Amino acid sequence: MSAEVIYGKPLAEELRQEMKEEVSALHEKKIHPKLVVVIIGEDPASMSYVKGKQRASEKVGLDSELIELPVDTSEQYLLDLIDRLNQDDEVHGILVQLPVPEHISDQKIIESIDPRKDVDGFHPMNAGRMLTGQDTFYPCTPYGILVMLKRASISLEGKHVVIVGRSNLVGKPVGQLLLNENATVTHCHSRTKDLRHHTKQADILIVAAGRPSLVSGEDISEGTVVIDVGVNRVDGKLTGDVDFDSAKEVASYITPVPKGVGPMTITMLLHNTIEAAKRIHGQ
Ligand SMILES: NC(=O)C1=CN([C@@H]2O[C@H](COP(=O)(O)OP(=O)(O)OC[C@H]3O[C@@H](n4cnc5c(N)ncnc54)[C@H](OP(=O)(O)O)[C@@H]3O)[C@@H](O)[C@H]2O)C=CC1
Ligand SMILES: Nc1nc(=O)c2c([nH]1)NC[C@@H]1CN(c3ccc(C(=O)N[C@@H](CCC(=O)O)C(=O)O)cc3)C=[N+]21
Repeated sequence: MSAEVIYGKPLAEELRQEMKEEVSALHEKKIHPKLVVVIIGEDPASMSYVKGKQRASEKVGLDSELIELPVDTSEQYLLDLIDRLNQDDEVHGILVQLPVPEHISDQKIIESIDPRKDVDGFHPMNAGRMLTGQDTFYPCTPYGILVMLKRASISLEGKHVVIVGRSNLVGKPVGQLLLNENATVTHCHSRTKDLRHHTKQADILIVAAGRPSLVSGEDISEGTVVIDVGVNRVDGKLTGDVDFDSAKEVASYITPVPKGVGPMTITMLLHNTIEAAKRIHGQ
């Protein structure tokens, strides 16, 4: 068997086209959704995602601003900046690119963002709302994965979803979101004993570990749906956490890297920014 490849790119394009129309309609009501991305330091990988976000924002007609700060920026300077962005009525979405340099507390930064502008969905208030099954901003990568699965008509109810990873950015929230869809969820992590035993049990396997080729065809059972979240640079080339060629032979569906989950992450960020603008303006 050879898996069907689920590309995020065309789905992302389709959703962005719909968003473009929505943004035009908001412009007519004098609402101009605006996203501000803050990046501290010059990590080349981060710069590439940030540029992708800027390009996509412009394409759907969102106002976007990139604030680039030097790596030695103080925590207080960043907190003051976020405070100004929180107060600024023209700003609807605030994203601080993670990770931040070691001398800055990421949790402090995340908690300083107005939850109504927290388009990453990382603020404890939004994370808590998701945990308790309430409507909120869902973190972009988990949300993108959910939309991809739904569009591919892959049902979640009663399915065993095995997730490799438990970060606050991806692993934990994707588990929570799919639990809310009535999946049975297992999380694996670096202390998990016999990872293969667990990955073999999966109906749907989501790998978000940041380890190139952590999972290959031998680690999965026939017919598994494989979602590869990893974005790793190996010898200058972008690769996921799954060995695509061997996994493709046993999986039923598989997402590639690049052009898989990544473009959907950016799309859901745009979606959350439009939602934030609508909510702030009572639409
Ligand atoms: N496509 C996209 O849109 C996005 C892609 N990414 C990519 O996804 C990957 C994960 O990101 P993120 O969650 O932020 O990364 P983190 O490093 O924060 O988390 C990695 C997780 O994987 C676990 N892990 C690491 N090594 C192993 C192993 N050998 N066996 C089992 N579990 C392991 C860790 O376990 P422990 O908790 O025990 O340390 C941890 O829970 C990265 O490649 C990142 O670049 C991230 C965001 C968006
Ligand atoms: N506050 C915050 N929010 C994030 O959502 C966040 C973050 N910090 N820090 C870093 C990770 C990583 N991330 C990616 C988003 C898109 C692609 C993406 O679009 N990748 C393209 C390729 C892009 C390229 O060529 O470099 C693809 O997979 O096809 C990748 C990775 C968001 N993150």
